[in-house]
Amino acid sequence: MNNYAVELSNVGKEFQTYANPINRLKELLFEDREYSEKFTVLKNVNLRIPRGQTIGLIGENGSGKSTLLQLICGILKPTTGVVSVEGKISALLELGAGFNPEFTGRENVYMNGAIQGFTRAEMDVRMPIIEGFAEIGEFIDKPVKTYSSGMYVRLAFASAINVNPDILIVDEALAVGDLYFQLKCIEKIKEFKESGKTIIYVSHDTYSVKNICDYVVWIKEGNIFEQGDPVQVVPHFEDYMKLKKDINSNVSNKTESTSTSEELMLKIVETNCYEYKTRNVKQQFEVNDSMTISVNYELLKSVDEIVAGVAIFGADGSSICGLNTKLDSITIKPNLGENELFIHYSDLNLFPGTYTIHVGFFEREAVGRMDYKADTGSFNIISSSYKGEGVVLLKHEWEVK
Ligand SMILES: Nc1ncnc2c1ncn2[C@@H]1O[C@H](COP(=O)(O)OP(=O)(O)OP(=O)(O)O)[C@@H](O)[C@H]1O
Repeated sequence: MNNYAVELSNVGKEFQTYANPINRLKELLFEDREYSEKFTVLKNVNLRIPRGQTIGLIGENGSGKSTLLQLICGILKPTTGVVSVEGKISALLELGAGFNPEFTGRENVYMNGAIQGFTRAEMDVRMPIIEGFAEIGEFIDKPVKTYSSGMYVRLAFASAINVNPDILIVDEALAVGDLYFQLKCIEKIKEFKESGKTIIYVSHDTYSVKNICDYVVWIKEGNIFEQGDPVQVVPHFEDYMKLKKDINSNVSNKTESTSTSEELMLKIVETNCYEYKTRNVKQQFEVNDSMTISVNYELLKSVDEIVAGVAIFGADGSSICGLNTKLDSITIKPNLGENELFIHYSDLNLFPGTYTIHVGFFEREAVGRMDYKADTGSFNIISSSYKGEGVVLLKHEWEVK
C-alpha cells in the first residue's frame, strides 16, 4: 500500500462537442467524417493526495473541478494519463448527480450501498443510521424527484458518509443545506478527518476551505495553477477573483444578507457606531479617530459556541478589514436572548469617504452562517485638511539622505 489515496499522472480530459444533435447522428452514420469539435477541459494534471489529507479544490466556474472529481470517482475516463485511487470512494457530487429521481430515498440508499459493495443485510443495519442522520421523515419513502434541494442533500450526505468510505468527496453540497444540517455535516466531516480518512472538498466558499482543508489546489483553465497551504493559496485566488470582478464591475462583489429562516438560531437586530471614549452614537469620524461598533443580536436557540465577524467595506464594495472572534481567539459565551457585542478600533486611519459595515454570526467552526447582514450600518470619515490619497492612512515617516 503506498502513501497516496489518489494519484493523477499527466491527466487530460477532452470532450467532444457537437453544434447540434444532427451532427452527432451524422458522425455515427458516417464514421469517416468528423462532425464534432474537441474541447479540452483538463490538461496534464499531476496531483498526489496523501492518505489522511483534507484537500480543497478551488477555481472559478468552469475551470474543471467537477470534471477532475468525476475522473477520480471513475465516472469519467481520462483522455490521456492515469488516475489511480487506493480505497473506497464515497462521493457527494453536485446536486442532481447520484440519485435516481424516480426511486424513493430508501431505494436510492440501498442502490448506493450496493454500488459500494454492501449486501442487502449490511444495508439493513445501516439504513436506520442513514435515515436518522438525514431527518427527512416520511419523505424517505417518496420518490426523490419530489424532494426539495435541502432534503436531497440531507439524504445524499447521510448516505455518502455512512457507508464507511476511505475517501470522501464533497462537491459544493454543504452550501445547500440549512444551518442545522450544515453543523451536523461539519461535525461528521471532522470526525471523518480525525479518523485519518481522506477528504476532497470543493467549494466556492473560500472561508470554509481555509477552515476545513490542510492543503488546497487552485485549478485554472484546466491546469493546476497553484497549490499548497490554504492560508497562502486562498488569498491569491481571492485577489484574482476580485480583480476579475473589478474588471467586470457590473457584478457585485458583496455577499448578500442571509439568514436561514428554516432554523433561525440567531438574529442580528441592529448595528451602531459610537465614539470610542464617550460611547455616544456617531456617524462621522475624523481620519485618526477611534471608533466602536456595537452589534445587538438575539440568540434564539442554545448552541455551544458562536463566532462573530465584523467587516468594513469601502463605498466601491472593496473589503477594508474583516475580523472575527475565532481568528482573534476570543470566545463568546452564548446567552439566550438579547446580547450586545462591541468591537473597538483604537485608530481608524481611514481616508475620507463612506464605509459600510457587514456583520455575520457563525457556528464555532466559522463555516456555517447563523445570520449575516450586509450593509447593516455605515459611517463617514471626514478631514479638515488634505492628508493623502487612497483608503488607508498608513503610519509613516519620510527620510531624505
Ligand atoms: N460532458 C461534457 N461535455 C462537454 N463539455 C463539458 C462536459 N462536462 C463539462 N464540460 C465543460 O467543461 C468545463 C469544466 O466544467 P466543470 O464542471 O468541470 O467545471 P467546474 O470547475 O466544476 O465549474 P463549477 O465551479 O461551475 O461547478 C466547462 O466549460 C464545462 O462546460
